[in-house]
Formats: sequence, C-alpha cells, structure tokens
Amino acid sequence: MPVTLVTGFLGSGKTTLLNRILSEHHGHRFAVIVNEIGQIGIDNELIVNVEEEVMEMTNGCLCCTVREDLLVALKKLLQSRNKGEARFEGLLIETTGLANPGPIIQTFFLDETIQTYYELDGIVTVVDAYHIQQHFEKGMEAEEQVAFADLIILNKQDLVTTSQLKEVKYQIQSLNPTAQIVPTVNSEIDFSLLFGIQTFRTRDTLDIRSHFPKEHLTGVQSFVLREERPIDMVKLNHWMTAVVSELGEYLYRYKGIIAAQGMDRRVVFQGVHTLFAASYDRPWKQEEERKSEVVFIGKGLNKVWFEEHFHNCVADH
Ligand SMILES: Nc1nc2c(ncn2[C@@H]2O[C@H](COP(=O)(O)OP(=O)(O)OP(=O)(O)O)[C@@H](O)[C@H]2O)c(=O)[nH]1
Repeated sequence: MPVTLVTGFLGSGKTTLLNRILSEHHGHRFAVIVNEIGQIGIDNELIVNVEEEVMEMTNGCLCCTVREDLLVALKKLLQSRNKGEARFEGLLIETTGLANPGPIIQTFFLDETIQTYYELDGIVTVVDAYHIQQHFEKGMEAEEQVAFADLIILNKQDLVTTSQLKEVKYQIQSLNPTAQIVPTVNSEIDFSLLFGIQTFRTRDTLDIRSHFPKEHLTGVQSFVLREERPIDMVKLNHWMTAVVSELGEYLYRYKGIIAAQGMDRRVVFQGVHTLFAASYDRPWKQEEERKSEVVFIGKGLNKVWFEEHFHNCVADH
C-alpha cells in the first residue's frame, strides 16, 4: 500500500487537496489519516462525501506525541481492509505544520506488520505561493517543509503574478534542487503525481533540477557532492553514521547515487534527518558513466568540510 505524507503551512491548501481527493470521481480509492492539534478536530465537516476512509487523530502534533496513535490507526485501517469493510489502494497522511517528518517515517520502518503492508512513497508539501515569502522571511518551518519534500504543490497561483510565481519557483528550487514543483489553483493536481513517487525505493536519476543552489535567509542551503572515483562503502557508511549523529538535526534531506568499488550495481542512499538507508539498485548500464552524486539539503552545513570528507571515502584513498 503506497503511503504519501502531505504537509504544508497553515492555510496553504491541504484540506482543499484532501477534499478533492475524497470527493472527486477519479476511479481510485484512498484512505486518509488527518491530524489536528486540539479537541475540535480538523476539517471533518469539511471532508465531504466520505466514500473513502477517514481517520482523525486529535492528540497533538503527529511528529512528536502520537506515533503510537499513528501505528494504531495504520493497523486499524489494515484490519478493516482485510475484513472487506474498507477498500483503498493508497493512503495519505495529512500532517499539520510538520518540521521534522523523521519520527513518522520511522514508524514505517520499525514495525514489522506496518513494514509488510505499507510502503512509504514520498513527501508532498503544499506551498502558498502568495504567502511563502513571508513564511520564509519569518524563519518559520516553511523552509524545512520545502527542504524535505519530493513534490511541491505550489498552490494559490491565482494570487500572484507570473513574475512573482517565477521568483517563488526559483527560490524553492534553489532550496530543494531535487523536488518536482507543480503550480496549482485550489490544489488541483493530477492525483497520479501523488502516488508512485518512490523516493523511499530507488529512482533512476537524481533529477537535480536547479543548478543555482544558494543559501537562504535562515541558513538553509543545498549542495551537490560529486566523485568520479569508486567509493569505499565501509568508509562512506562510517562517515555518514558520524555525520547524522552529529548533524542529523540540521540535515533535512540527502539523496545520492553511489558508484561503489567492486560493485556492478548502483547503490542508492538517502535520508531524512538521522534516518538514512542505502540499498542496491539496478546494474550500471554499459554506456553509463559510473560516478557518485549526492545532494545535501540542510541548515548551516559547511560544504567544504562535506566535500573533503566525501572525497576521503574514495577507495584506496
Ligand atoms: N485564492 C485561492 N485560495 C485558495 C486556493 N487554495 C485554497 N484556497 C483557500 O485558502 C484557504 C485555506 O485552504 P485550506 O485548504 O483550508 O488550507 P489548509 O492547508 O488545510 O489549512 P489548515 O487546515 O489551516 O492548515 C481556504 O479558504 C481555501 O478556499 C487557491 O489556489 N487560490
């Protein structure tokens, strides 16, 4: 069961998106888990025509206090699916103003049942094109949310001019060079884009979309490390373990394709904060240049230091 995490700043258009998913006839059935701080739960009244399964959690912020709740909700959904009470082919989890998706992601890797039945597919962030500048400037968690996304729904396109939209797109892409950006009005996105993102599996290319990374006001930046010589995986693993334990808090996202020494397959490695995983991917193609490329997105990172240490992971160095 593919699972998509949906996040975004207050008022950016998440509920609008979910309502569309739940009410439009698109031939797919999705289950939705929503989360809201406080007693009066989210937009339950707003979630109309609930053919799909909606579960609500009202126990505070999803990222810190209710992981157990999430586990319970996930299992409940599975049970009702197995009993034939609910039919769905994908799950969306809506989170409120999430700054660190790590604990939620972890939930999908730690529990055996969950691991067997669910597959975390990707992270979608809804951005308010009109207000995002303000959110960035005030140093709110909007930058983090943009930084860890795989797909950005750049909503409220109707409220900005073409040149403003272009500027916002440029800013977002320079913050997160690998995210796909889709401008929308009323979160009207092609639903097929929300599933099958497959970040947490492997992808064919790294899709570095921006070649002009820059440092943002609050110190969030991105950079790409490249190496043409084969990498020693033991050294890389050793170094990355130290990096995430030291700097995990500041590392919003990192993804890479590694050409490992003595390995005919590509190694894909990626992580969010302290969670990182490496896996074997397809074999290198004959005509393909075997090189390693890793994107780091984080706060206050010293690119030169990263470069030096990455180069130290070269085999026989
Ligand atoms: N002009 C304009 N308004 C929009 C658009 N998308 C959503 N809105 C409006 O913006 C407001 C907030 O949208 P919601 O979908 O409730 O946003 P949300 O992210 O769920 O908000 P929270 O639940 O507060 O986090 C609503 O009044 C929407 O009708 C858009 O593309 N253009």
